[in-house]
Amino acid sequence: MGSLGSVDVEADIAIPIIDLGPIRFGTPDEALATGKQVYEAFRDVGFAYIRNHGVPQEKIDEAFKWSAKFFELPLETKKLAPHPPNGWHHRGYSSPGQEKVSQMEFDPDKLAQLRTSAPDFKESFELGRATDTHTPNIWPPDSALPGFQSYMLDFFATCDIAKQSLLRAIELGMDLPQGFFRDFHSKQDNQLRLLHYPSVETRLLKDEKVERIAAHTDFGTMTMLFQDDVGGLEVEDVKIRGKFNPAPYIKGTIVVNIGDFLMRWSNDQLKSTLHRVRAPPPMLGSEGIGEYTKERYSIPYFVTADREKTVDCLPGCWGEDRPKKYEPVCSRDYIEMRLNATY
Ligand SMILES: O=C(O)CCC(=O)C(=O)O
Ligand SMILES: [Fe+2]
Repeated sequence: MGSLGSVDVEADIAIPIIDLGPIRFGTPDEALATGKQVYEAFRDVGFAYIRNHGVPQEKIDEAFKWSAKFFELPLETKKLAPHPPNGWHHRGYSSPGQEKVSQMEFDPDKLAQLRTSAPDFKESFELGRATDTHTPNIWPPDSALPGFQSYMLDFFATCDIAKQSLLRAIELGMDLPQGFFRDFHSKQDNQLRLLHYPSVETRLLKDEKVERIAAHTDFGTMTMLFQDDVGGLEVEDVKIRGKFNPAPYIKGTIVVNIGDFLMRWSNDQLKSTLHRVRAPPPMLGSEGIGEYTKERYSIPYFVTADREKTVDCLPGCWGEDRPKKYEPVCSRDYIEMRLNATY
């Protein structure tokens, strides 16, 4: 972060880069110091770049390869795994324009209007744990892409293990008892999403005729985002509302951000920050008419509290001088209310 008295605003709002190694392998003191850094990043920015997150690079590379293979399938084949019309059953394939991400907009007429005026130009595939019977997975036939299903479930499980170190870091940073968050996140009710933003005429992105993903906050506890090196992810400046700063790919890191559920759970102590995907910065994309922006792939893993759990304000986040701002809420009710607004 910027030094005292610095006029370098950019440096003050930058997303911190934090090495999670001490949480996984360090002494208790080292782990505590890292926990504090993670907590401060999520309190002040809502976003952090995390190194030594525990998901091996080879596994990430392979997940991107499978994602590319899936999206290369003919549209008719991808449509054999159709996302249901209801937003809450968030599984399977959504073709470009089917999902429209918005920020806290629930009015059906307004949502329909948004969907047609500036569609999200992306396609996605969502999956969860194999044992989920409430929102079962929707796969293409295995013969269409043999090995896809088993690899994705394996990657899902790897991310689930990695999430524990991040939750542990937040616990430490907030002086919560060891295992506090683990006990709310034991069912693997998380969601893994493959995202593909096709190549698009740069001018359409710049003129906001199409969006890649509109400005939004995530819904759950936190998101672990794997992104390729194309660029385009932008995060709202914590000091200047409406100004978005690029969050480019940094080798060896993942981007982690807090979601609305944890923001609410923490009585707004942790921040769920607006972000979006636009055209990459000019040196990577092209500017002229008829020029195309490179396609982009990303893989967010949405860490979500166990569905049946109801959460009340986190210990340490309320008191006489800081009343609870929110009623207790059930994880499933909250997440499904948010998902229903996106389809
Ligand atoms: O593609 C990205 O990098 C961002 C995706 C995202 O924000 C989301 O799916 O919630
Ligand atoms: Fe997001």
